Amino acid sequence: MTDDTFEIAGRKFSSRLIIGTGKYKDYAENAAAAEASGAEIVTVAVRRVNLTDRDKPMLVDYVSPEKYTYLPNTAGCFTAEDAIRTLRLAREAGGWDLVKLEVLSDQKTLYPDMAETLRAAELLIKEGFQVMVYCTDDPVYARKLEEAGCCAIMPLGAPIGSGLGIQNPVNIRLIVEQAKVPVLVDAGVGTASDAAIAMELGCDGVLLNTAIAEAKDPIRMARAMKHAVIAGREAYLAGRMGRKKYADPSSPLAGLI
Ligand SMILES: CC(=O)[C@@H](O)[C@H](O)COP(=O)(O)O
Repeated sequence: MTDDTFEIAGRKFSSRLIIGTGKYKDYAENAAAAEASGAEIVTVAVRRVNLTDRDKPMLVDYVSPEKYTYLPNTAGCFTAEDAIRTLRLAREAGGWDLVKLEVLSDQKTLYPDMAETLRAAELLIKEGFQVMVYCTDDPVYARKLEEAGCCAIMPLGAPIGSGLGIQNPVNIRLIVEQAKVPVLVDAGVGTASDAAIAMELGCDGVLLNTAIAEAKDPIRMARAMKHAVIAGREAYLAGRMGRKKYADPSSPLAGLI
């Protein structure tokens, strides 16, 4: 493969897969999955993962911040204020200013509250954060978030943890077409083909957690996701053949014996 790195907020990455750090049996399994996935970025729910209490097991001892770029996220935040407070804490704890913003609307759908997300993004950017933003697959809000200065747009494929795959490929394509910053499908990926589809739609990457953590063999699924993202990206760059209405023989019909 040719060099196909991509950049988020001026930082270069080779892997286009970002994985989560929740729902694993333990941190050791999480570390093995991260290794198998080839991911260079791991996202960390600041309100759920122990980042400061040395008397308890700590993620950083298994998934090293020296090796992986930590992307603190605001999972569990339902207001802009909650999200901002959480990310200020993350910056104090680890100096992290590249962050994933998610402001959720309700427990049942875990859908992003887009008005609140936009407000939080504007405030965080003013404070110097580089904001990768979890959002609905709405091209209008995606554009507003980019105009506000977000460094990556991350529309959901389906509700968080649902594993339903990409429900609205048309909207994802529209978001990709208009964006000048990286677009990553975030949430709802259930298996490798979902990740490949995201990449075939032209996304710059995929962020996922549950599909790996809740697979029967998480390490194997992590490996599958790595290959799926590479395959989808290669297929996108190669350019899909046109869809035809009727059969078209694979070998020429002219000159048959
Ligand atoms: C880990 C994280 O940031 C999740 O909130 C994210 O949206 C992933 O969702 P899935 O678990 O559906 O992959």
